[in-house]
Amino acid sequence: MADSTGPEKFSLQEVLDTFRVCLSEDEHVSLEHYVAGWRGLVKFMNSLGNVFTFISKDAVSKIQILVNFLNGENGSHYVTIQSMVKYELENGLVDVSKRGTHPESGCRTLLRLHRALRWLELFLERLRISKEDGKTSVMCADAYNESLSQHHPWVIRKAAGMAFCVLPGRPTFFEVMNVGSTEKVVEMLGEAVPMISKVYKITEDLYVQNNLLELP
Ligand SMILES: CCCCCCCCCCCCC/C=C/[C@@H](O)[C@H](COP(=O)(O)O)NC(=O)CCCCCCCCCCCCCCC
Repeated sequence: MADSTGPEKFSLQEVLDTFRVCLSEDEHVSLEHYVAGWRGLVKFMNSLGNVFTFISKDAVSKIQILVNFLNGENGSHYVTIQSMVKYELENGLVDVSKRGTHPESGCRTLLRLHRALRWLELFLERLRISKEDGKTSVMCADAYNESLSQHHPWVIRKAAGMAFCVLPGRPTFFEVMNVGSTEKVVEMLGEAVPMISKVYKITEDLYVQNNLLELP
């Protein structure tokens, strides 16, 4: 397992804070903070070992696509998820029904992370209510089968299933979160899950309204 005590140290608190500041009072989602939340999660995955590299690499490349938009000449349109959707749709920058000239739009890239956020929400809730002898591999697989797997082809589902089997147990998981005692972790998960759910729901509603849930 990679060292989780170096500068890349994960902290659940940090991820929680990032998702918290990502929401403005009027329920706009800041893309910069959304992406920062994902960066934190990737840190967590990287501290679990090399088996998870194929998953974190994909997340990192999607994060990078969004960061490039944010830092690009049209960055001012990418401040919030809402402004990104409006800008890309109004300017015909999204491949809506089949892949064409905009295979890596912000909308389709974010959709992939958004689907993964649903997995995270389901997984963290399972972790929160789990007992001491709960199996992270089962919680992870159940959450995956209930969400993200529906969007993945057989070969990815197979590879993901194999990765889940080597997930560390609940005690190691809790340790890597760097929160403190088990009670503290459970308490923080109790804060994190509703926060993540809220960001998920706002994004989901926006994608439903704009008919973007099936972007290729
Ligand atoms: C902690 C264990 C980590 C388990 C992660 C479960 C999710 C399994 C996802 C498997 C994805 C495999 C990689 C490839 C995916 C792509 O094919 C696929 C489609 O992309 P495309 O349309 O551009 O082709 N990509 C995706 O669906 C995006 C996947 C992003 C996965 C990010 C997973 C992040 C997990 C973060 C774990 C944090 C745990 C935190 C606990 C406190």
